[in-house]
Amino acid sequence: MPLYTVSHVGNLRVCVVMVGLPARGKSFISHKIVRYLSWLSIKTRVFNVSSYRREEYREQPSADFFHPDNEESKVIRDQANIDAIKDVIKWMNEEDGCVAILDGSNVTKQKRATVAQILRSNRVEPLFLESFCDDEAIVKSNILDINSTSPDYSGKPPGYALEDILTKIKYYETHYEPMDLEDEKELSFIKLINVNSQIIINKIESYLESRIAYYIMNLHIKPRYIWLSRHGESQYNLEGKIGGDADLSERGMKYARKLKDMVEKYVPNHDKLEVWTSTLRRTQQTAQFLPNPKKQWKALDELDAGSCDGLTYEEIAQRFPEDFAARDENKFEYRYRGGESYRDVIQRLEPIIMELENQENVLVITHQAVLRCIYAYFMNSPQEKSPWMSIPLHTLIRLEPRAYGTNVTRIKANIPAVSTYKEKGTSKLGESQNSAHVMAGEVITSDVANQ
Ligand SMILES: O=P(O)(O)OC[C@H]1O[C@@](CO)(OP(=O)(O)O)[C@@H](O)[C@@H]1O
Repeated sequence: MPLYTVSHVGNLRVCVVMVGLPARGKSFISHKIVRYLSWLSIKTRVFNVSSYRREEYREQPSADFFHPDNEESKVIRDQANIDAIKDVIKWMNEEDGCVAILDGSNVTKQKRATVAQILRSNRVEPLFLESFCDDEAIVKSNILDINSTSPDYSGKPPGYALEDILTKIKYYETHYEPMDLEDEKELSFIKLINVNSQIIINKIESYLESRIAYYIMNLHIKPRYIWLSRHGESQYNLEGKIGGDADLSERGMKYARKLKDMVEKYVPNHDKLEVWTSTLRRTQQTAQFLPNPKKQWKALDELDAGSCDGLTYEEIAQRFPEDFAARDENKFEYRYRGGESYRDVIQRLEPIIMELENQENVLVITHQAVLRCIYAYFMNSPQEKSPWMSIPLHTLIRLEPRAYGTNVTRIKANIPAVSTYKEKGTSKLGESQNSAHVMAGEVITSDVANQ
């Protein structure tokens, strides 16, 4: 069953129309919204206006292309906006798209009125989202990000974009009209001032629009890490049983002690770290040696295996062969009898994601399925793959959200544990981790996922 049923979003189709000068983080915000709504199974897509302009005008335009008196380029730029909107409507009509993000600048009232009129006449609700920013430090750091990620500057040396974008900003400023509570009071809009130091919200009406507004309000761009860990190996893990509320095994307890040392060694400002656990014993026992403030969340409890709780995968395959096969076939959608599916877990994790977006220094100690869902959000992983991701025991994971992706570092504690990973098509579990020999120190691996 889809997470957001008709009663939630109805036939509502929303186009989030970005507004703002260059280097105001509009593309960053656009991609974050897509990631969040897609994770919640709402069909969402970005339509980047400058990529339409790029099709027409293949050459890398100099800043003069954006000069307010350049009539020829104005035609190209206006047409790019119209072409992008046409594609938004086509995508919604033909592919049942639900939320589109029009990632352009839409800096004049006139342009916004035209966009609103076209969208409404096609039964699409416009939601304007302005990023207003006059904090030079933020603008400069955005320019550096653009320099390294925008196709307009690919192949150019670092620093090249600075002068070019500053000129472009100067041209745009000549006709920029920030969103106005008087003249534009009929429009639904969210206005972010210097990221989210002040937020103005006007005429947000539908459930979907309010979810987007609430999410945007929780975003921040301060550099930070998010720390994740499964609980230490449990007695049930040792026996290959799923679910339950077992205590830690001896090795699990060793990990709990070691986790304290690892936090001291690897977490900057670890004295300010907040530790979140589920309400189950194995996560709380794993957190017990950490001196930090702790919060228990029911939402972090493991996926409820219903009538299979306490069984091994082999027992499930024997007693409920059809269910066992159905879960392998579609692990994301499969809901245990009297229990949950991965889709259900994502729904209850939404408040956790909101909080994590808002926080700066948190360690989440939780379970295999729950961690896969949280990890999938930050790594932008496709739904069908996320329930099969490997999240081994006795490993501290560091996520570093960046403007256009998330860096991941895994620090293995070097304490042996069983594997709880079951491949598709078998009821056997994988090989134990680190069982052959114990290595001298922690093992660190890094990875990066792009939006
Ligand atoms: O979705 P799958 O791959 O079955 O993984 C979820 C399972 O992981 C387990 C371990 O097998 O998590 P946990 O370590 O938190 O106990 C089970 O309790 C849970 O049902």
